[in-house]
Parts: sequence; C-alpha cells; structure tokens
Amino acid sequence: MNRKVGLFFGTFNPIHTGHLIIANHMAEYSDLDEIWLVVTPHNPHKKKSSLLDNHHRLEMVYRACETYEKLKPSNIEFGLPQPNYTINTLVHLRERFPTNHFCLIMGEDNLKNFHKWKNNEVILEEHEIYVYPRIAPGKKALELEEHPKVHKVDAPVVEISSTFIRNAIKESKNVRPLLSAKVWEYIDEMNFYR
Ligand SMILES: Nc1ncnc2c1ncn2[C@@H]1O[C@H](COP(=O)(O)OP(=O)(O)OP(=O)(O)O)[C@@H](O)[C@H]1O
Ligand SMILES: O=C(O)c1ccc[n+]([C@@H]2O[C@H](COP(=O)([O-])O)[C@@H](O)[C@H]2O)c1
Repeated sequence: MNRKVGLFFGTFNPIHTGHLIIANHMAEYSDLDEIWLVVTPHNPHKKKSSLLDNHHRLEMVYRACETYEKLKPSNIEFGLPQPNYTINTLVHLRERFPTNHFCLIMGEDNLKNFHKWKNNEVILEEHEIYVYPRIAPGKKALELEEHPKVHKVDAPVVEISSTFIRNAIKESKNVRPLLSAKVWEYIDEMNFYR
C-alpha cells in the first residue's frame, strides 16, 4: 500500500503540547496517512551534553502518542551514524520502505536554518516540507517560503518550547499544562531536569 507519511523529526527533550498540537493538526487537516515522530539521538547543530538518553526521550514520545491513531513514535535514527544528518535518514527510510511517500514536517525556526543542513537542496528536490508557524529569532526564510515544495501550514502559533519546560522544572514551577499527563508523570518519577 502506498502511504503518505509525514516525518516530524525532533530532539523531543521532552516532547511537549506544542509538538502534539502540530502533529495532530497535520493528522487532521492534511492528506498524510501517518505522522512519524522521529526521535533524533544527536542533532548535528546541537550540543549533546544537555540531552536525556535516547530511550527516555522515546518513552516520552511513546506515552504522548498512545491515544492518537495516526501518530507513530520512531527510533529509526538510533541505529544510524551520529550526528544524525537528515539526508542519511531519508535515504535509509526510502530503501527500507520503498512504497511510502515521505514528507517532512518542521517548525518555522528549523526552516530558517534549513540552508545550513547537509544536502538541503537534494532533500528539497525529493521531498515536500510542511512548515508550522513559530515565533523565532532570525530572518524569515523568504526564498524558501516561496519554494514550490515548501507548504506553510495555516495554523495557530503555539509558544511552548522544551527549553522553557526544562528551565521551569529546574525552578520547581508547575509545567503540567505544557505536557501530556503521562509524560509529566514519567519526568516526575524519574526526577528529570531538576
Ligand atoms: N511551539 C512550536 N511551534 C512550532 N514548531 C515547533 C514548536 N516546538 C517545536 N517545534 C518544532 O518541532 C520540531 C522538534 O523540535 P524540538 O524537539 O527541538 O523542540 P523545541 O521546543 O524547539 O526544543 P528546544 O527548546 O530544546 O530547542 C522542530 O521542527 C521544531 O521547529
Ligand atoms: O541534516 C542536517 O544537516 C541537520 C541539521 C540540523 C538539524 N537537523 C535535524 O532537524 C531535526 C530537528 O531538530 P531539533 O533539535 O530542532 O528538534 C533533527 O532530526 C535534526 O537531526 C538536521
């Protein structure tokens, strides 16, 4: 069966309500059959030191997606060389799932830096990118926004970030509205980010 799959790559440290709003919006309002939330062990542009272990971040994604039929956690990058260049993952996925049609989903902050990604032109030649609005520093990626393969998603802006949540937990603030209940339970039980 030919399925149209949206790949939502992320560090998910931790997964938050903003991520879920985006993934659910794509599940409900696009032609994607499934959204795979791909947990990235190591973003080539981020330091690895502040990261929870891969399997803890995957567990939180698993808990967050449990009741959403079209959302699937993915650990496909765990077995690939690090840091994780998205082009390598896409090549691997196309080989492993030759009948699937893969698209990318990302927040506007990532589009602004997309010109710095490895083989970004090749990625765009072969994949559509759905961009979710986000307030973020840096110039707008005007040229990319006009690219025929880039589709801006018309959806409300959500100002939640994992960084904000990690800092808030460190300061003993209540962050429960920003996370799925089961994700918060795991963070609390495991004493993460304190
Ligand atoms: N509130 C948001 N609105 C739009 N896109 C978002 C939002 N939060 C995350 N994203 C997108 O989700 C993907 C994964 O993001 P990531 O896991 O880095 O979350 P983050 O909140 O940006 O984390 P951090 O604060 O640690 O950098 C990226 O494409 C990012 O642009
Ligand atoms: O391939 C690249 O050059 C590249 C550069 C920066 C980020 N990425 C990917 O972008 C995804 C989103 O990262 P993040 O940390 O913003 O959640 C993650 O899968 C990274 O590996 C990929």
